Order: sequence, then structure tokens, then C-alpha cells
Amino acid sequence: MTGIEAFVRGLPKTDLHMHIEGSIEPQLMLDLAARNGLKLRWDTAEALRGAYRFQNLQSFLDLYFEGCKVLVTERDFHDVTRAYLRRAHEDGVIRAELFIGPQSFTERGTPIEALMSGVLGAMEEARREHGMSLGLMISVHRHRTEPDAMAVLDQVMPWKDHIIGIGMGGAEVGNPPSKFARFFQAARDRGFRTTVHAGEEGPAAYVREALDLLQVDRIDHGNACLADHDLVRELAAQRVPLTVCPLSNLRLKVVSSMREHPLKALMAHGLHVTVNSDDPPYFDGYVTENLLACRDALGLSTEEIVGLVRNGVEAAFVTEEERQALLLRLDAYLAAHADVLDPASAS
Ligand SMILES: Nc1ncnc2[nH]cnc12
Ligand SMILES: [Zn+2]
Repeated sequence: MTGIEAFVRGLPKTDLHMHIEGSIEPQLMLDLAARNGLKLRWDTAEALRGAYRFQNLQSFLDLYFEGCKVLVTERDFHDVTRAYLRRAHEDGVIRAELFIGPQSFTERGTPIEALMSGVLGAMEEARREHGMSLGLMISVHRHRTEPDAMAVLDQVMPWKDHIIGIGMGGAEVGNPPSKFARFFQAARDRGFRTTVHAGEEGPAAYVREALDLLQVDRIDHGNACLADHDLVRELAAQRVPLTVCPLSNLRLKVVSSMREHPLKALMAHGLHVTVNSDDPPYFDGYVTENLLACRDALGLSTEEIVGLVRNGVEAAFVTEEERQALLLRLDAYLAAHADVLDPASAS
């Protein structure tokens, strides 16, 4: 490991855009399938990992929803969440905000109680054992109907105090934010913070709808906003965070190479850009690999990497007290590694 790799891995980071059901490492997927008496199309972790070649978002979602079938019991939800949090902790993540999309599981008969207990129990363990700051977000599927999304909102209300936000993912093109205007209004009326996937494969107009119609607090991805200068100006002026996922964009062919990734262009426009993992095993990288891939392809400086990480802390759905505590951890690390940021200070 080079000095900069070790520095980025140790840097206290956030992961504000990741999906629990997209975090199942191949071996765990096989183990969970065996535990539940399910037969997968792959016999080995290598074979499964070899299937992670995608043409677009839909080809990924097909595999992602197939993978969801191995999560059945409370223990399954616990184990997958715990495994992600262990990896994220080793990756230097101090604040993670986790999406789970209940519809994939409740439609197959898993009770919402099993899902919530498993996930929340694992989060509590990771808070205790790793000192992580954690929040859970409920995500609905945009390819389903708005009444379906409303039903999810009703289902999770008993856990309202354990949920920091409501989001939406799934097949973007043809399912614009406007389809869910009443759902997001309802989520806001019930006191939730909101975020939505927009401008990943969809156009800038979808990001505009997310901002104006859904009035979300953050935008997941948001890359396509660059096509609309007025929109970029508004997003920058309002400091709306974008949870960008560079390796996801590469693997889903949203960009044809990392060198063409818009991360630096988004930063140059003064946007509140954060870097996140999305679905780490599927896209072959946790937050550190995402930052290093951007550094290698786009020539990010160490200061720019630190700026992106600081943006993550500023965009987190936390109380101001918690934000200050996270910033203190970041600043303590930077003070202890002043030689990396300013090599002239090393003597
Ligand atoms: N990148 C992505 N886009 C839309 N929905 C998703 N669900 C999990 N990952 C996603
Ligand atoms: Zn996502």
C-alpha cells in the first residue's frame, strides 16, 4: 500500500449512499442461500463475482433483485448489515447512512419486523463495537406505484425514531420524480428528511423535478445536472449535497471511463459533492477505492480528497452536535497526518 492509499483508508470518512441489499459479498450470498435452502445460478464466489458485468442500470438491477432472494430471516438481515459495517469500519468509515428497500422482501413474505429488527440490531452492535455513527434510510422502488410507496411509509412508522430519511431508487428512465410527488410530500409531512436517486441514467430534468417538486434534502448521484446551467447554479447556491458514486457510474456505464467521470466538473461548479459506495461488491469498491479511482483517473489532490470527505460530514443527516463530533475526529486525523497534506512540514 502506498502512503496515499494508507492515508485515504485511515481518513475518517462517510458513506451516505449505500444499499444494504447491494452490499452482500459473494461468499455471504452463497452462505445465505445455503442457509435458506435456495439454489443460486452460481456455485462459487468467483463465478458469482464474474457475473458482475453490467451493460446499464437495468442489467445490474436484475442481478441485484435476484440477490435479494437470499435475505429471508431476521438473522439474514442482521448478518448482511453487520458484514457491511465491519468492512466499512475497516475502510475508515465513521458515519454511514444505509438504505434498505423493504418492498423486495415483504412481497415474498418476510415480515417488516424481521427486516427492521435484523438491520437495527446489527447497527446497534456496530455503534457499540466500532464507535460508528449510523443512520437508516428507507428506500422505495420507483418502478412500482406511488400507492405501493405510501404503504411502505405506513409500514415503517412504528420505527420512525430509528429512521433518518426516506429515499427512492430503481429503474430511473421512465419513472421520473414527479410520479412520486405526493409520496415525498407525505414523507416530509411525517418529519423525515428525504433524498432521491436522480440524474444517474435520467436527464437533468429529473434532477430539476427532484429539487422543485420533491424538495429533497439531498440528491443521490445527480451527475446529469451538468447539462442545465441554471440548475447547477441553484444546486450550488442551496448547497444541495450530491451523493456521487464513481465506481457505480463506471460499472453501470453511466460513464465510459473514469477519466470521463464528471466528479471534477461537479466540484468546479461549486456543488456540494460527496463520494460514496452505492453497492460495494457489485462495483468492486468501498469508499476508499472510489476516492483512489478518482484520484488516479482525474488527478485529485490530497486536499481535494479531504474536501470531499469533509463535504460528506457536512451532508450527513445528523444533529449539529454529532456533526461537530465527526468533524473533530476528521480534524484530529488531519493534524496527526500534517506531513501528508503539507510535505514541507515533515522534518
Ligand atoms: N445505482 C442505483 N441506482 C438505482 N437504484 C439502485 N439501487 C441500488 N443501487 C442503485
Ligand atoms: Zn444507489
